[in-house]
Amino acid sequence: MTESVGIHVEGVHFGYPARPVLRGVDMTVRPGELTALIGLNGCGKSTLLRLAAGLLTPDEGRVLLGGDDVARLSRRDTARRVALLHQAAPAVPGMTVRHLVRQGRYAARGPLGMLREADDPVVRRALRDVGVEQWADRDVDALSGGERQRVRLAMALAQDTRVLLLDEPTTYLDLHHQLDVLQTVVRLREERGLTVVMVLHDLAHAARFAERIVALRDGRVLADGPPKEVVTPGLLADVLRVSGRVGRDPEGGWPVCYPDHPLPAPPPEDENGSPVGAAGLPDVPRGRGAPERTDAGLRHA
Ligand SMILES: Nc1ncnc2c1ncn2[C@@H]1O[C@H](COP(=O)(O)OP(=O)(O)OP(=O)(O)O)[C@@H](O)[C@H]1O
Repeated sequence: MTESVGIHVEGVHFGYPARPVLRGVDMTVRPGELTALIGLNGCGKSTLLRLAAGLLTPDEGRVLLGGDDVARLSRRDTARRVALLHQAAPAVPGMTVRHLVRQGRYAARGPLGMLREADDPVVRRALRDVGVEQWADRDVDALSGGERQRVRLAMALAQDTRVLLLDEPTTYLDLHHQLDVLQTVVRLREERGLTVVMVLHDLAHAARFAERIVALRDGRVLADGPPKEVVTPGLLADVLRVSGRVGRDPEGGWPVCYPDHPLPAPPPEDENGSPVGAAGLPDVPRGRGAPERTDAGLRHA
């Protein structure tokens, strides 16, 4: 097995024009670790993955892949180290599944842009990994949303990188295939020592499958640690803005959430993350299922 590669995000600030998004993010993903990134819509999760994949450059701070600053790597070098499954991709008219998955080999192309013969087994393996080899000759356009999502995962795997960044890999998938894809990712991590960061909206999946959860709120890391430590009623309230209870799976021991109600938005924050015009976090409804204040808002080691 090739050596696993870690990711270090150090003091990263990033904004799109007129829109600050990440405001001092530090995150370390150890080699071979499976981390879930959670947070509300728009808090900066995809942006963080794009920075880690070298598609964006931090305004401040840096992202290291296996010790190398991503901003200094060439496109091809980056593509050999890290694969990103984008949240959504445009349809590709007239392209077969095999052809699309072969696109994942672009960083391995020879001088004339041709794929080397040695790439074919990698493409076949990627198709097999996610169980889509039977569709190899079908048009991608003619697949359902869930089928296409699995094909796109195969394309990311065809890049054959040590680091895999998955932006909502279970989107469009039925429950069977959600579990299938997540278990495939866990298996590949174990077998190939892949380092995986995946954005998940389903906290139940994050709590069960990830070794670590990093929770973002408004472009900052609010909690970072193993699911058993991080997933609390306070996390549900402070990060996902829902009240709810947290129990334990009787067999597996991982946290199980029982979300209850959406909570009102907290007051806006200033540059330093302090509430503007109000003292402290929003009032939370009391009663059955009401969250208790815990230290989930604090960063875990
Ligand atoms: N290309 C862009 N140009 C300008 N603003 C952008 C761009 N991409 C994203 N944003 C904004 O940056 C913020 C963070 O977006 P990002 O996609 O990282 O959020 P996210 O946490 O992944 O959200 P979601 O859960 O909805 O996918 C959002 O407010 C979004 O509107």
